[in-house]
Amino acid sequence: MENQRIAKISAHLYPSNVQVEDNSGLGRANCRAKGGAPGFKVAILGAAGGIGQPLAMLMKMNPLVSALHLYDVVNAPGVTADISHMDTGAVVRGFLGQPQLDSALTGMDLIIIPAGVPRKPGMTRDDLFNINAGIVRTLCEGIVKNCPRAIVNLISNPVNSTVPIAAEVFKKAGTYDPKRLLGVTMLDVVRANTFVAEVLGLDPREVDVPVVGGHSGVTILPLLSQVKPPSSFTQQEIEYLTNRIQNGGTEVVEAKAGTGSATLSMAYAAVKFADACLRGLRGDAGVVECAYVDSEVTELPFFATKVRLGRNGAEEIYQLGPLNEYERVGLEKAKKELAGSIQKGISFIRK
Ligand SMILES: NC(=O)c1ccc[n+]([C@@H]2O[C@H](COP(=O)([O-])OP(=O)(O)OC[C@H]3O[C@@H](n4cnc5c(N)ncnc54)[C@H](O)[C@@H]3O)[C@@H](O)[C@H]2O)c1
Ligand SMILES: O=C(O)C[C@H](O)C(=O)O
Repeated sequence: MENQRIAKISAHLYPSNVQVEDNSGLGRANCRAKGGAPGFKVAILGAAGGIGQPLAMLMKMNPLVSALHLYDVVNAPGVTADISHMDTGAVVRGFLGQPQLDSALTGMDLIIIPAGVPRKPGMTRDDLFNINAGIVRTLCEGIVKNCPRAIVNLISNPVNSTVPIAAEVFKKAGTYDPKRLLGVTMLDVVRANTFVAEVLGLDPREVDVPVVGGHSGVTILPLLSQVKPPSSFTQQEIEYLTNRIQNGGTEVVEAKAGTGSATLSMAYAAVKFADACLRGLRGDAGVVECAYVDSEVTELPFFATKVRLGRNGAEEIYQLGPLNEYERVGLEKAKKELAGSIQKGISFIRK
């Protein structure tokens, strides 16, 4: 019944099917555009959401993208119609609801997933597990079926657990390639660059702060001893910065007072990361960003560090480098919390 309703709505609203006719009788089907321009095919799952919409807009502006598929369980036709009018190269198509998931995913090179519920004040990211775990599982089952070789950028929280969930779905299906599954921790790096630049009186574009561990509270571990350009900080600055970077998400959740979490800065960070993945896929040398990946850097099966992005995804995972005492203590705390979150994700699929 629900599927019939969605099919009926999408038959009317799905922009690729909309025949924008006027008296001339010229419909879109008769236009000379054939599509197929060079570039990568990218799908956004959760494209009508707070992150999804600005992310879709920014990806439509990315010259590396030739096809942009926008999938959501609500409002995909409207967002697609709107974004498709931008005079940039990517051809945009919209997909609404589960019956159209397969078509949304077929032939894609990169899948970006911001689908799922966001936090409200007083919640932890782990409080989102019960709803978002099932959403991520369903979407990953679609990836297994339709584009098992695609690079996956996973944004849905709690990232520390949703990445292990995705890995388990892929393992179960026999399609798991650890290099192609990347948890997006770029917003932590973006925040760290911004806050550190503010303290040092620099332009944030000149600052590079490695942020390792995971994406929640104490698992977000900025390595201020490795900041570029090389900088020294007082203990007071270190504590202020570490605390602000670890709680950046909560700062936004509280400021938004119940209407959601970071969306605009997240869309910016997601595009920065997706662009790096696409440059890697293109074969550019030296593309390095932080991401939460299958890793042997610590004893944990997943960990965020700098990775080199190439034609196959995260082709090289960098070690942590020298840590100072403050960071070593932070690392132990991060690992303790991460271990539980990873196990929770794995058990969700294996149970
Ligand atoms: N990794 C990060 O750094 C980071 C940063 C910010 C937010 N997030 C997370 O991203 C997620 C999305 O945040 P938001 O603010 O965009 O939320 P939102 O509620 O505004 O949007 C989520 C979208 O997902 C869609 N959706 C729900 N179930 C779906 C399904 N089964 N298939 C496809 N789409 C589905 C909804 O319809 C909605 O449009 C949240 O889990 C949030 O915690 C992560
Ligand atoms: O804090 C949140 O819930 C959203 C996101 O993970 C963030 O860091 O902004």
